Amino acid sequence: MTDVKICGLREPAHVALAAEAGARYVGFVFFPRSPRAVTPADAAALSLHVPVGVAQVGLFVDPDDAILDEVLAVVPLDIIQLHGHEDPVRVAAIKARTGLPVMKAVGISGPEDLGQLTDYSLVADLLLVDAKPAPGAALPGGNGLAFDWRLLQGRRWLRPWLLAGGLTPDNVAEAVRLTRAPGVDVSSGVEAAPGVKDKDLIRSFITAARG
Ligand SMILES: O=C(O)c1ccccc1NCC(=O)[C@H](O)[C@H](O)COP(=O)(O)O
Repeated sequence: MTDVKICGLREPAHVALAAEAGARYVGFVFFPRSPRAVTPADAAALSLHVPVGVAQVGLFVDPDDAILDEVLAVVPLDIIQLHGHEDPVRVAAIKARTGLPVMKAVGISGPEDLGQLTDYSLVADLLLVDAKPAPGAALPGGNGLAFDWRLLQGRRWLRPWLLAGGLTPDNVAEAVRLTRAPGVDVSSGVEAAPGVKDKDLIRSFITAARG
């Protein structure tokens, strides 16, 4: 069954619903410019609603050690997601410093981007295969932008991976069928407006993704 990550959660009720509906991962965004951003204190409160067995993922963009330490002091994260320009050396350093598994996001727009997945698979524990943001995009992720999923057909990596970028309740089953992704990640595709999650969309996304 496909693993599902619901990213950018900000409401306790949405965290609880995602877990009940079968999400394996819930994501909290620690990137102040995002409409989905939470503070460490917000995330600490949200984490109380995450049942055992559901992994708590902290999303960071080029974090320095201070922000990692600040968050980890109060939020019991299970996985660090890196969504910036962290190179493999920095990924390895963050993994060593935090002692947590790292999920590295790699932006894809064409076949020339696929090599990075191999590079990062040598240091990251999980890969997030996402759409590359359009030039000048306000955010490095969470833009609701899809890429050509056929680029991934027949590809295999050393690490478990999740497909992301522009997934919705309507297209996720087809995306999984085409790519054979073992996991999927969504944010804007389950929102009524940027940063505002929708319960019905969360539920129908998880149902559609898990088949
Ligand atoms: O969601 C954000 O605001 C965000 C900000 C900065 C970096 C990454 C961000 N989001 C990434 C994700 O939520 C997901 O991992 C993934 O890219 C799916 O996004 P979407 O296309 O909106 O479903």
